[in-house]
Amino acid sequence: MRPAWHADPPVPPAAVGSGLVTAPKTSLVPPAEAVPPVRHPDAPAPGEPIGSHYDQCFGCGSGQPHGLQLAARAGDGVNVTAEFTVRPEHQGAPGLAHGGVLATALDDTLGSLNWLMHVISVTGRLETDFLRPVPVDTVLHLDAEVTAVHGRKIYCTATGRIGGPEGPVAVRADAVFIEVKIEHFVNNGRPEEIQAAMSDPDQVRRARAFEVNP
Ligand SMILES: CCCCCCCC/C=C\CCCCCCCC(=O)SCCNC(=O)CCNC(=O)[C@H](O)C(C)(C)COP(=O)(O)OP(=O)(O)OC[C@H]1O[C@@H](n2cnc3c(N)ncnc32)[C@H](O)[C@@H]1OP(=O)(O)O
Repeated sequence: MRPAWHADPPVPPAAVGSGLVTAPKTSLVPPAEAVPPVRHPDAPAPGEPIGSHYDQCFGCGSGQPHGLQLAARAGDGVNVTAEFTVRPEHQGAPGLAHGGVLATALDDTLGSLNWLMHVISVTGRLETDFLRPVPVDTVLHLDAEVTAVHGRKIYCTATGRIGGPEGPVAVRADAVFIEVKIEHFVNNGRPEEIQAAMSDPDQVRRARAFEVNP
């Protein structure tokens, strides 16, 4: 017998012109006019820890006990590496990492590429491939790099390997990040967290690192 959920009628595709169809998505493939990324002269030296952009960040903040506590390091190009150890609080299925958590690991590692170019950017599109299940206690070895830049669009890619830095790829992502100014956060964040961030000298110093972008 077919399971009950198969009895549901299929959802009809949204009709063009119904108002449900969104604008065309930006391709994840850079356009021909895109240029190679440039490593900022003040970027962290290869191998240097990058540190969190915000200690409450779910991806890399040390102040988030259930977060991923990602620790990224600069590569020698416009690239980074990071590790994430899957903990029980990150499960989706029994004993396995939740796919959204793995997407967060990829997203946050890509976000730390900001420090290599000294440009603030946020995720516009993130397309993930889940190739192997990732058990609890696994160390996910991440690497991410910027492949091209076109205007405010930053094209980048990330992989997460298991069993060691050269192990098989378990997850990967292609993404387009969009450059923004600090005002993006100041204008959109909840006032109490923004106020707290602006009165934290460490946070202000981290934000100021992006202000000079020759
Ligand atoms: C002292 C206090 C301050 C605190 C400071 C903290 C320090 C911060 C430091 C570092 C932060 C790093 C954080 C990393 C965390 C990990 C990464 C994340 O999870 S980020 C969160 C998830 N993402 C979002 O929440 C974005 C939400 N979306 C938006 O806000 C907007 O849609 C935004 C900014 C992405 C674009 O809006 P528009 O109005 O500025 O952009 P338009 O002018 O329409 O487009 C510009 C170009 O970008 C393309 N574009 C726009 N949106 C796109 C999209 N979603 N996907 C692909 N392309 C897109 C467009 O096609 C256009 O391209 P054409 O110039 O025409 O070629």
